[in-house]
Amino acid sequence: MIFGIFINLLRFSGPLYLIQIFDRVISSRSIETLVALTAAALIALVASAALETVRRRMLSRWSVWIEHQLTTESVRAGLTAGVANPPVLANIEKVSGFVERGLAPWMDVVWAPIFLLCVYFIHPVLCMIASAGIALLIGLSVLKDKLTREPRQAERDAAKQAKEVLVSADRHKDVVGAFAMADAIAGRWGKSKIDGFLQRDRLNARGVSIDSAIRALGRGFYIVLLASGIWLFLNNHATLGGLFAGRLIANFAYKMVDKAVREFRSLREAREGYSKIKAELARPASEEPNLLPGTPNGALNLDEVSFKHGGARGDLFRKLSLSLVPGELLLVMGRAATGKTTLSRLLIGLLKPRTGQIRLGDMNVTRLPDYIRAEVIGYLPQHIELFEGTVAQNIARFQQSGMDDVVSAAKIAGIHDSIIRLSQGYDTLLDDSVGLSGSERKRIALARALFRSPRLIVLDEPFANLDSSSRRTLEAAVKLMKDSGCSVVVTMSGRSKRFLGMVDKSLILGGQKPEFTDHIEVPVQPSRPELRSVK
Ligand SMILES: Nc1ncnc2c1ncn2[C@@H]1O[C@H](COP(=O)(O)OP(=O)(O)OP(=O)(O)O)[C@@H](O)[C@H]1O
Repeated sequence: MIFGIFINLLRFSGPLYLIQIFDRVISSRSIETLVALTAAALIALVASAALETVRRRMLSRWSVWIEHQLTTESVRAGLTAGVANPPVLANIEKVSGFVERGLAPWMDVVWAPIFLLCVYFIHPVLCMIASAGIALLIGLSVLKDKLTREPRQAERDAAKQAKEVLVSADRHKDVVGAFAMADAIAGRWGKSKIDGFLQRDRLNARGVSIDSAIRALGRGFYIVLLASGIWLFLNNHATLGGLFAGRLIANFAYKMVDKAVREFRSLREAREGYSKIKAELARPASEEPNLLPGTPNGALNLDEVSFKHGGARGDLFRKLSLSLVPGELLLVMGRAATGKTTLSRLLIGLLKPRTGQIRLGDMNVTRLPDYIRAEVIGYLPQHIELFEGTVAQNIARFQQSGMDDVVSAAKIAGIHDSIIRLSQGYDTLLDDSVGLSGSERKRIALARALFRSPRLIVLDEPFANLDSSSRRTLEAAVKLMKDSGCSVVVTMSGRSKRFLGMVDKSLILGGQKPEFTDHIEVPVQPSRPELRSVK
C-alpha cells in the first residue's frame, strides 16, 4: 500500500505536465521551462516504473511464500487423513494467485475516487461523465460475473470428470484390455469432453458479448470525454491544459477500475478460498500425543474397542478386548466382509475406535505421532501398491536410509535373491517395465513392512494367492519376527495347517467357526456382530 501511495502520487506528474505545457509554456514560449518540465516528468516516469517493478516482485515473492508456508503442511495433513489431493490446495492457489496478480489493482482502486475528485475540481461536468462511465463499467462487469459463473463451474466439472475417466482407466488398464473396454471408456471420456465444450460455448456466448460491450464503452468513454472537454474549452469553461489534464486523470480512474474489475472473479475466489483455509486452520488441533520416554515394546492391548464405519447402521466391533505379549502371534479369521481389514487398520492407527483404546506398550496407537507409529508398526495391506521409485526406496518407505536396513528387511522377507537378479539390483526402478510376479511384489511389500524391525506387525491376508514355496518363506519370516520379540497379527480367510502351529491366540470374526479350529474352545460374544475370541 505504501508503494501504491507513491506510484499513484507520481501519476499526477503527467496531468501537471500537460497543464504547465498548455497553459504556461505555450503562452510564455520559454524553452528553459519546457526542458525543465520535460526532465521532471521523465524522472517521475522512471521513478514510478521502478517502484512498480519492486512492488510486483514483492507481491510475486509473497505469493510464493504463501504457497511454500501452506502447501507442504496441507499435503502432509491430507495424506495423513487419507486424502492425496486435499481441496485446501486449490484454495491456497487461489489466494496466492490473487496476491500475485489481483492485489495491486485492488489496492490501487481506492485511488479512483481521489482522481475523480481532482477531475471535479477541473470541471464538474467532466467528473460526472467519468463517474457515469465508471459506473457503467462496474455494472457490466458484475453482470458478466453473474452470467458466466454457472457455465464456468459446469465446464470445470466436465473437464474434471473427463480427466477422472482417463486416470481410472490408466489405473485399471489390465481390466480395460481384458474386457475390451476401450470403446466404452473412450465414449465416456468423449461425452464428458462434449459436455465441457457445450459449457464453454455457453460461457463464450455470454462472456464475449459483454466483453465487446465493455470494449465499446472504453472507446466511447474516450470520445465523449474529449468532446465534452472541447465543448467546455470552446465555451471558456476550461483551459486547454485543464481539458487534457482532466481527460488524462479521468482515464487513470477508469483504467484502475477496469483493471480491478477484471480481477473481480479472482478476488471473489480468493476470498472464498481464504475463509476455507481459515476454517481449516481453526480446526481444533488433534489431541496431544501421549508421548512417553522410550520405545514401546510389542505388548498389544485392545480394551473394549467398538467401531462403526461412517454410514454403517451398527457397530462392526463391539467391546472387543484382547491382549498380546511381545513375540505372540494373533490369527484373525473370518469370512469375507467380517471386518478383518477394518481391524487391521484399527490396529495400525489408520482408523479410530468409536470407544475403547488400542495400546502398544504404554502408548495409545491412535494418538501416536505418525513418525513414531511408522517406526514401531509394520503393515502389509491386502492389496499391494508399490510406488514409482527404486526397490530400495520402496522398502525404505522413501526415507533416508543405509542399505543395511533395506537388505536385512529384504532377506527376512525372502526377496533379497530375486532383487539382486534384477538388472539394477536394489536400484531397479519399479515401473511397468519391471517384470515382477505378484508374489515378488508382495514380498517387497513385506520387506517394507519389516523395515527397521517394528514392534508390532500387521499382515492383512498375507497368504492370499501365494504358492506353497512363497507361503513357506512367509511363515519363516513370521517365525523370525516372533523370535525377535515382535508381536504379529495375521488375518486369514482360508486355512494353513502348518501356520496354525505358530499361532498363540486367535480371533474369529463373524460367528462362523472355520472347521480347522474344531479343537479350540470358542466363547461366543452374544451381541452383534457375533464376535468370538479364543485363547
Ligand atoms: N470405508 C467404509 N465405509 C463403510 N463401510 C465399510 C468401509 N470399509 C469397509 N466397510 C464395510 O465393513 C465391513 C467389513 O469390511 P472389511 O473390508 O473390513 O472386511 P474383510 O473381512 O477384510 O473382507 P474381505 O475378506 O472380503 O477383504 C464390510 O461390510 C464392508 O462393506
